[in-house]
Amino acid sequence: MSRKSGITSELITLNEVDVEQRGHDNSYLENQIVQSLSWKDVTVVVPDRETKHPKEILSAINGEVAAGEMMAIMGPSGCGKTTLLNVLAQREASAKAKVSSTICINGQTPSESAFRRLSSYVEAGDALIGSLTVKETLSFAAKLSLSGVVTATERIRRVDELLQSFGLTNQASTLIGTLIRKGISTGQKRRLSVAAQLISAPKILFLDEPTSGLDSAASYKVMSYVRNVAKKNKLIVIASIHQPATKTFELFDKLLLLSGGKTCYSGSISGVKRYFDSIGFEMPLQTNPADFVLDLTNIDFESDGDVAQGKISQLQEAWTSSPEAVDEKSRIATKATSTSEPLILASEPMHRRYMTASLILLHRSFIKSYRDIVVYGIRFAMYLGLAIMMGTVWLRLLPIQSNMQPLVNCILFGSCFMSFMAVVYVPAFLEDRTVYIKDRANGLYGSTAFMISNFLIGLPYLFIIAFVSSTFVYWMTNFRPDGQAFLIWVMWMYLNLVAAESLVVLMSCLFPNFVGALALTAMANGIWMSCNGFMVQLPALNPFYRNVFSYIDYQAYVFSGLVVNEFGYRVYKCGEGPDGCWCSWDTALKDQCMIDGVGVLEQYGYQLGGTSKNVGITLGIIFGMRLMGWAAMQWRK
Ligand SMILES: Nc1ncnc2c1ncn2[C@@H]1O[C@H](COP(=O)(O)OP(=O)(O)OP(=O)(O)O)[C@@H](O)[C@H]1O
Repeated sequence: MSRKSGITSELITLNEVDVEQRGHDNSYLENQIVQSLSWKDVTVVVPDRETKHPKEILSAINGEVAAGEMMAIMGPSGCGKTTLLNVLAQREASAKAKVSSTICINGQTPSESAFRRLSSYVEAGDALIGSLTVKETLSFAAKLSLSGVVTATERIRRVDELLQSFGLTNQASTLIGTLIRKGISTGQKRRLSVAAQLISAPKILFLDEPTSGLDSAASYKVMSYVRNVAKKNKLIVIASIHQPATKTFELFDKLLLLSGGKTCYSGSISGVKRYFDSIGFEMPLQTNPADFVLDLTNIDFESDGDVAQGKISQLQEAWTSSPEAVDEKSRIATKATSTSEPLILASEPMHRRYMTASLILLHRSFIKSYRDIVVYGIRFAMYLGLAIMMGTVWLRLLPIQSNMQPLVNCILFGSCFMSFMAVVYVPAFLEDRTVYIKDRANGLYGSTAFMISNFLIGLPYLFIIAFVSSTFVYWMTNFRPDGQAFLIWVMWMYLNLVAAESLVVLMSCLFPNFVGALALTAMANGIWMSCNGFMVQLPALNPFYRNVFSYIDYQAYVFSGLVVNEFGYRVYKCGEGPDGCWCSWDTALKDQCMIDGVGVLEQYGYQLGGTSKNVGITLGIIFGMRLMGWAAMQWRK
């Protein structure tokens, strides 16, 4: 491969060069491209939540980090650490934020796609799939980000190298851990989250609160692994961090200290004491410098607000007029003017391979589906239990008129309650969604691939659930004893479950939190049940519900399909009255002391035929809900 001169051409062939020219002895992580990352005048203005007036939450922040350096962004809660990290990583800073900034790599302004390929962002909190092992997590990250870019052998090599670099080799086959199965420790999860983002060989790594929730020993361990990898491979690491212990603080090379959205210090860790001493805030010996600077800049608990605010203003002004700040500014400006050619990375469009990504996600979901019993195992057991309960409650009902109402009740209970119970899928879907949000932000795949794989993975499991539970209910209750009728029953139950799961997905996409999704799904089920045309017949139903809900009520089509399947092709014996035969339904077979099920259906407003049309409508509702779920995902970007 010919290697053109200049950074632009180096960027173009980033991954290929990594593999082909470095051979297999050196780390693929090694950064030979990015010498520095600098930013100038980062300012963020948001409409204030209460007054709606513009509010500056970051003001003219400057900074620079060189290859192999780690920078800590620190400051009291709410000072703007996450906002700054988001701006630097070229992510949305905050809702409706107006951002102005100049961010340069090697003094040049990179294109957005170049920046994304050169950098990676590890969010606060671990978005991992609990039922995968440590090695599988890295392997899937490798497949999703590198399929078609590097060879399978190279992907395996990268995974092994990362396991080793982050001290996870012994845990390679350990599960991460689910709600009911303990896995690796929180510190190990954090290391894995970082390692997973390094698989695509970024040269700049952003870490949001990498040590939150960890004790000081675990925090130190996480950050020292990160430091070793960063130093060895000359990576740039920028991390927002809360209250590190001295040992952890000293792992960093630079500190950017913020308070109230403004800089109070930006420079080397070793220069912290000297600087604050020089502006009259002397740091006592034997003090954790991190604690010292945080105490200095945190005024949340000060009794005299004006005095405290005065101190912060003094710190901010001292920094702005300090020789260090002036030097930093001119260094950044000089770098930016010495090289003005814009960086362009001829990257493949993001989310480019729907099918490849969907298949990889399908494989990942398949592993989760059989390992994590919360996904389908609990649902299978619950539906089975419910089916046996129904079969034993509605046990062996003979085709006589007194059993007709119980048969209808059984169909109603089965179609509505089975649908309702799909709510147990909410936690599993929300876990997948959290991982999706993280993966999408890092450009691994988009909502189309996610929704396709999520839809496909459920289909075989829901069929098994529908078939097994129907087998119990149908034959124990004694519905129409006919093989074809049984299969039609299974088909409707299957459509019911697929629709119910699609409803859960839609609600969880619209309101992606556990209680919100649960409440909405339950409420929607209540509406579907009430408007299914049986509780209140359609002509009598309040026009609002009839027009808005009844036509898109999949439970109505399922119920109608099931009652037609039972009553449309069966006759029932009438009972004994004082004058001999007594039929509670007046149908064409009355003189034979029988009730024709078709006659009953007609009186309820159901007709024979139209099965294909109803199946088509139900499929349309299913696809409609999936499409709306997909749109909600896109919309919530
Ligand atoms: N729309 C808004 N209206 C008012 N204030 C806002 C708005 N959006 C963000 N902020 C404020 O901007 C500040 C910066 O938020 P950010 O999350 O970046 O802080 P942080 O330092 O990361 O906080 P923490 O350490 O608690 O995570 C906060 O004080 C936040 O309340």
